[in-house]
This record gives sequence, C-alpha cells and structure tokens, in this order.
Amino acid sequence: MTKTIVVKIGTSSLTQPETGQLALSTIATLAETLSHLRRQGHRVILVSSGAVGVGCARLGLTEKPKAIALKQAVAAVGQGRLIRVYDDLFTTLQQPIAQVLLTRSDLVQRSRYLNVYNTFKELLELGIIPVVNENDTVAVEELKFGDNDTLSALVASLVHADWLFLLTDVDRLYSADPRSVPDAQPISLVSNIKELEELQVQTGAQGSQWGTGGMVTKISAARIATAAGVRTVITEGRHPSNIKQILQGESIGTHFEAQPEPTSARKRWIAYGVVPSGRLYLDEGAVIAISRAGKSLLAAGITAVEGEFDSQDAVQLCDKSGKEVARGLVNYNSTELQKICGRRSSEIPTILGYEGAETVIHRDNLVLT
Ligand SMILES: Nc1ncnc2c1ncn2[C@@H]1O[C@H](COP(=O)(O)OP(=O)(O)O)[C@@H](O)[C@H]1O
Ligand SMILES: N[C@@H](CCC(=O)OP(=O)(O)O)C(=O)O
Repeated sequence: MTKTIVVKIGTSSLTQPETGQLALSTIATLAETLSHLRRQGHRVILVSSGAVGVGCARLGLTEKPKAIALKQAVAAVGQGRLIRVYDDLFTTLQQPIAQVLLTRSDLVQRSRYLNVYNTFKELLELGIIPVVNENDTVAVEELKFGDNDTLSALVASLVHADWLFLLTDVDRLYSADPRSVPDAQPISLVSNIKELEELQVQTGAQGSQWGTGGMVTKISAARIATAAGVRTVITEGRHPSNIKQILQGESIGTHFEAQPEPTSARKRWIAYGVVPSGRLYLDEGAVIAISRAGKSLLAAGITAVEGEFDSQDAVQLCDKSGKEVARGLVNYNSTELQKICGRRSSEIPTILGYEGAETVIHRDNLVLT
C-alpha cells in the first residue's frame, strides 16, 4: 500500500565528525533508499539539515558561527552545495527532486499554510522527492522553526504522513545521553509520549558539535507528529537502508506510536502553525472547563491578559502557574479583553458598548497542548 514517508536527516549524519566534510557514502545510500521507496510507489519527502555545516566546511570554518548574519551567509553557501550533491545523486538514479525552503511565517497565515500544502501535494503527485530545509538565509529569530526536527514533524503533519523517520548519530533513544551515561538503557517503543516522563528520560540540552537541539527537539517532534497520527522512528543516519527494514516490520530504532485519534488538520494548524501573540491566564474552573469538558472559553474564567493582539490572532492559554494548557484564536482583541476579563458574558455589551461574540475562544478554535 502507498505510504507517505517523511525522512529527516541531521547534520551529524550528513557530515564526518572529524573533518566536517560530507559523508558521501551515507548520502548516496540515502538517495538509493529513498529512490527505491519511490519506485515502490511511496510518496517521499526528505527534510535535510546541513546548510550551515556544509557551508562551514566549504569556507574552512571549524565551528558553527554564532553571529546571526554570518550563519545566514554560511547557510546560503552550504544549501547550494547540498542541493547540488543531492541532485547529482538522485539524477543518477533517475529520481527527480525539488528544493523547498520554508520559514515559520509560511505556516502562520492559513492561506499560505494551505498553499504550502498544495505545493507538496502537487510535487508528490508528480513523483518528485521534495528536499526541504528551513530557509536559514532569510529566517528571522522571532519567526524560526529553529531546528529541523520540529520542521520535519510539521511537514509530516501538514501532508498527513504515515511515517516520520528522524535519522541521527545515535541508533535510538536511551534513558539518558549514551555519550555521557554509558549504562543508559535503550528504549524501543514509546506507546504514549507521556511514558517518557514516567521513565524520566534525560535528554540533555545540546546536540552533537554540528547538530541543533539534540534529543529534546526529536522528542518534541515525535509529540507533534504522533498527535497528528504519524508513527515516528528515531534511528541511525549512518544506515539509511534500515528504513526499508523498518517498513517491513523490523524493530530497529525507537518507535513512537501514532495517537489513535489524531487532532483535525485545522486544530493542528492552530497548535503548531500559528505563532501566538499573547497569553491569557485562566482560573482553575476555566482550565477544567476547556481541558476536561471540551467547553469554549468565556471571559469570566480569564484572570489576566498579556500582550497586544487583534481578534482572530492566536494566544496561549495558561493556568495560574503560567503553564500553557491550550491555544486558540480569540474573538476579541487585547484591549477589549483587558476590559471584559473576569466578567460575565451578559455584562459584555454594557462594558464594551456593543454586542460582542458570546465566547472569547470558541471550542472549534481551541486546542489543548
Ligand atoms: N536520551 C538520549 N538518547 C540518545 N541520545 C541522546 C539522549 N540525550 C541526548 N542525546 C544526544 O543527542 C544527539 C543527537 O542530536 P543532534 O546532535 O542534534 O543530532 P542531529 O544532527 O541528527 O539532529 C546524540 O549524539 C546524543 O549525544
Ligand atoms: N537548517 C539548519 C539545520 C538545523 C538543524 O536542526 O540541524 P540538525 O540538528 O543537524 O538537524 C541547516 O541546514 O544547517
């Protein structure tokens, strides 16, 4: 049966750790594996990191630049090199590819989000493998995916993928970073992401020398993808052909099972596509009403409003400790909400001088995070 498969490969697998030069045999095997999957009729998307790493190697830099402008310039050098190598390899295998560079702002506006979706759909229908990366050269700090684990999960969610493979420089997830904790225990299956809290998995804050985010961003990517119904696997990038074996049922790497009832595409866009422009703090009753009873948010349950936003913008909904519990699109702007928070719906027309919406966030526009 045809499956939609998103494969993300990190810098640590694409480059040789000692020299920073391209790991050509890995990239060639990856191209062979993905072309093979295409020939079997699967729809394949590659999310490839490496622009900064490859750019550094090209320019003889021995570590990742910290200054943003330099990093953006280096990425521009590296992305060109990277796509050239991919195109040569895939062309040798008669497999057409396309370069898709995205920024966070491409997913913020619903119309642009749908546009990106349509482009992917068209490319996949044409039998092309899109090679995706963040457009590092133009991305601004406030509107960045920041890491390609998150980007690949958002792409997998957008295209309703069946599988997301996160290829990295460890063979699977461990109970702690195996580099610093030699007796860390391997984890093969995560049926529910909440299990990881119970298992007290340690992920450290950083990745390898050239990587971004380490295991933390892979787990948060698995959370986004599995909530969208995408089975996610963390496995070793050095052996991309493992993907074929995994698809045949072999237990390689760490598998995160997809949630049985994925949230709707529109709610996923609210949760992960849009960037929230403010925060609403809720009292306990409101938290229970929206999270357990699936109710809409009313002004009475809001204790404080933070940030400036317009009606229909996205905001975070937080409990009294500041922990985010949900996100949603508001029916009032921040000035109006400052006036009506904590007040009953029947009082709103008198306070504002006009009839407003009955709810602050309708449950159709509200998603638990
Ligand atoms: N619990 C853990 N299990 C496995 N690896 C971990 C864990 N915690 C931290 N890591 C580290 O995460 C690194 C992979 O992340 P990263 O360097 O960002 O890779 P990539 O470039 O593939 O995105 C591994 O090299 C490993 O040292
Ligand atoms: N977009 C950046 C990669 C960011 C990133 O997540 O890197 P990695 O942790 O190696 O997957 C680049 O192409 O260099």
